[in-house]
Amino acid sequence: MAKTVVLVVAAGRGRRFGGDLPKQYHDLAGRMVLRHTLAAFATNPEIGAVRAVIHPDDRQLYDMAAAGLNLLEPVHGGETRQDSVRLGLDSLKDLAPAKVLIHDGARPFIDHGTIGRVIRALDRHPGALPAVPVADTLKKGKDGFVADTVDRSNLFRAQTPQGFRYADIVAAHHAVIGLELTDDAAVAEKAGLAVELVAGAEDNVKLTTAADLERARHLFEGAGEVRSASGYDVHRFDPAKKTVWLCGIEIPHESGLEGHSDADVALHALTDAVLGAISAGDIGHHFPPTDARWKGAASDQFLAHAGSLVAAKGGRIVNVDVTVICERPKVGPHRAAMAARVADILGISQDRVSVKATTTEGLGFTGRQEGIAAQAMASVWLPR
Ligand SMILES: Nc1ccn([C@@H]2O[C@H](COP(=O)(O)OP(=O)(O)OP(=O)(O)O)[C@@H](O)[C@H]2O)c(=O)n1
Ligand SMILES: C[C@](O)(CO)[C@H](O)COP(=O)(O)O
Repeated sequence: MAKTVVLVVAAGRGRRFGGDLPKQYHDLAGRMVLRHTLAAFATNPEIGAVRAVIHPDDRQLYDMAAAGLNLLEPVHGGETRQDSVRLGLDSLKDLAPAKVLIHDGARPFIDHGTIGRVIRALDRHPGALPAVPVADTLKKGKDGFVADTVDRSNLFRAQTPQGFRYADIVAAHHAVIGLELTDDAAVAEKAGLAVELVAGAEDNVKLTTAADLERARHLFEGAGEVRSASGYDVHRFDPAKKTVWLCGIEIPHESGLEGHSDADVALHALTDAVLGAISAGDIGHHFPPTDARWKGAASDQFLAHAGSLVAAKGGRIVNVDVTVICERPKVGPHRAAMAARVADILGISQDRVSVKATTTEGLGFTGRQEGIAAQAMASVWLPR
């Protein structure tokens, strides 16, 4: 028997949210909404397994959201949330967990404290519901006027994950097919199961409308900080080579650049800037020139690695800026392709990438065309 298993329901179409892309696949601070949700459970030591319930049309999106996380194979949901939960519960029959938590994929701010409170309440009762007391005064309206004031003592806003003993909630869901209920605690109520109220969290909001996502973005930004760093690199010309690599683009030239790797001076400077912003050493530390694996290596993998270290910290790249310093080759004709390539390597939009070039008016080693220098800046958002 597995320990607590989590069902994350994510098969909804987000009609109140609007647009073609379901809300759980929208970007929230550099990751899909659903990724935040799944990662919160997949990294919780009290959880034995996590299964998502998805829409059949969303398989590719789901694979992106779930990449690298240790999850059970997803199953398909149904027309309503209630159908999706029931189908998800049925799919856990062979696992037969003692406890199951049912959570909305569209609640990405779920915290370990709430998860723990729900799991522990299930040792006392067959059901547990995280909820927050209603703080506003509640009114009944009629024809645009206040008709009555509702007593708010004993009123709560229901959140998820809602927890249940597995066998109880499966039976309860099958008993209410045909009734329309908006949460699983309501299903449990119909079956006469006792559902304990435990403290939820104000931040554990469900993204229902597009405005909710905007607020969620502010919540995330406020819970982190932006760090910036610079990088600098120089490579000398090697007349035996006939192309120069700059920002992952191969440019024909009378000389190439000397180096252990492909000598992409611009990507090296940028890699150092990204590593600097997360205090993760420098490119030589991660890819030593003494290591034969990097001989002639394409430098895009160095930058991609730096980007993956940012992602592993739960961070995201805000923007990057690269300046190439040389007389020739002329960078202008290649600038757009270089920026597009950098955006692609880092997985960020092109409006977050700037590529510039300058000469040193014939002065110094770049002016004498002995080599190319590059400097870069990177700003990275990191959660606190
Ligand atoms: N047929 C459905 C409907 C909803 N859900 C999931 O249930 C959660 C809460 O539902 P809700 O916020 O209502 O999501 P949507 O159904 O997508 O939104 P809407 O009602 O606006 O269409 C969401 O994570 C949603 O993906 C589901 O798995 N299957
Ligand atoms: C399950 C739920 O999130 C608890 O608040 C809510 O009931 C879902 O309801 P919706 O009507 O589908 O938004």
